[in-house]
Amino acid sequence: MRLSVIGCGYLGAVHAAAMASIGHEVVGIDVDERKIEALSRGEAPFFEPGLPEILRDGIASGRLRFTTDMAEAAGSAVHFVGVGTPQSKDGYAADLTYVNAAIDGLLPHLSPGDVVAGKSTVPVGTAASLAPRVTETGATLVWNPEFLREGFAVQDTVDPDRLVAGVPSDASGERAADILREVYHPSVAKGTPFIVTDYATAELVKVSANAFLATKISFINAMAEIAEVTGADVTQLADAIGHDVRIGRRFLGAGIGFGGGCLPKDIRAFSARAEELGRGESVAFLREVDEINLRRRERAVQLVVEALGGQLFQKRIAVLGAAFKPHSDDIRDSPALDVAVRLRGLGADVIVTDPEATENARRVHPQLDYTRVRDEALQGADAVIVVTEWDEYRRQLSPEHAASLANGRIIVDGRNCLDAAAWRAEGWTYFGMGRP
Ligand SMILES: NC(=O)C1=CN([C@@H]2O[C@H](COP(=O)(O)OP(=O)(O)OC[C@H]3O[C@@H](n4cnc5c(N)ncnc54)[C@H](O)[C@@H]3O)[C@@H](O)[C@H]2O)C=CC1
Ligand SMILES: O=C(O)[C@H]1O[C@H](OP(=O)(O)OP(=O)(O)OC[C@H]2O[C@@H](n3ccc(=O)[nH]c3=O)[C@H](O)[C@@H]2O)[C@H](O)[C@@H](O)[C@@H]1O
Repeated sequence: MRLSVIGCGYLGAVHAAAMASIGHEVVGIDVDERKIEALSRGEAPFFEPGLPEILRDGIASGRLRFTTDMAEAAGSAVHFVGVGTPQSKDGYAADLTYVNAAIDGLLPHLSPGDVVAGKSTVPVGTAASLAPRVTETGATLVWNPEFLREGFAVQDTVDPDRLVAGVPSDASGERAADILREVYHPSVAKGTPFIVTDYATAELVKVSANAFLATKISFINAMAEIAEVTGADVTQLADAIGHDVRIGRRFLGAGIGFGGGCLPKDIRAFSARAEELGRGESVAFLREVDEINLRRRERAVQLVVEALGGQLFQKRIAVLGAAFKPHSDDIRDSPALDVAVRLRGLGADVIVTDPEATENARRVHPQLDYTRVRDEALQGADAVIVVTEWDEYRRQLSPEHAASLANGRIIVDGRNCLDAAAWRAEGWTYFGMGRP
């Protein structure tokens, strides 16, 4: 099938290449010329495992191309819209400027029978407000939210846990759902749940999934706060409650909390939308979820300050990690960088290392020092803090090796990802998050 993908960022570039990899003929469209040039050369404009391979294959097969010209969307049966919906500059609500611009840009190139499939994460009610403009052209608008995780984006796109399509309640909706089933044929054939629903439910499925994940993380971080004043160990606690299949161990990783381009802005946008709908109190807990999350960043900073005797002036601190999570170069609302910036603000000499994210980080926080080389960061450090649990820090860094480079023996484990006993055995003073 011929498809267009409008917006070629973390979501759209992967979606375009993944759709080509399952046999579709795809054109990816973006307003960012540099991104389009890179993608057209088969180069991923960001780090995402598996993406370079499917990009190169797609381009070589002739099934995948990229352009800045929206007119090239004409002739596609389905137009996916995956542009950004960031937090507004002046509040918590989602900024829908890019979605509106993408839809407006697409309208002149639509033909009757086309399907426009929104993939961006939007406030409930957005699809219903956009639909009349799309319907006027004879095309049908559906909302097909995306659940991929960065770092596993290719796998999650090709083989998702479920597919959701919010469609209009008339015959055009049924037809559009059938077309989407055809697009996602390999997953549908394999029995992946394909849930057809109305617009509002589809939009809410997406934001409530992210709200649930954020709540789960803040729940365990709240337990970490209690553990800190009682001497309990939140990691053991998570293991123990996680054995209950109704709870489950995943997303009970206590530490410096969640960040990234989605969870933080999505819970805030959800709160803002609920308030507009007069139901702010229904999701008031999300404010708490946000606050608990932000407190954990400060807690990590406090641990470093205490460990170094109350002041950071002229202290060299190795910050291991900059990305908001491993397997990604994404630094949007990264807790790791937030911690680094706060430490610098307290007068420390901060050196940040990350295998993939230092370039992005330098662009946004030029006041920090960076190196891709882990051991350079460790050299002469008075304290070390792990803030992104890359294997390079979690598995491949031995306490002996770190001791041979660092000046001090203080390790703060902002992700509770290290073997505390092993570090202590080597003479390090180990601080976890919510661990004695
Ligand atoms: N990054 C992720 O893991 C996921 C993101 N989402 C949602 O997908 C949406 C996109 O997110 P990301 O890909 O992370 O953002 P991004 O910022 O990486 O990409 C957005 C892209 O849209 C382009 N764009 C903006 N206006 C345009 C226009 N008028 N026409 C064509 N292109 C335009 C930008 O140049 C940019 O390349 C957001 O709503 C996000 O919440 C949903 C699930 C996963
Ligand atoms: O809407 C989105 O964009 C996506 O947001 C998240 O995906 P992602 O942001 O890629 O990353 P996650 O793996 O969810 O991690 C988010 C943050 O939570 C943190 N986290 C995760 C798990 C955990 O136990 N503890 C914890 O602090 C991570 O370090 C990271 O900072 C969701 O997991 C995806 O399903 C969703 O599609």
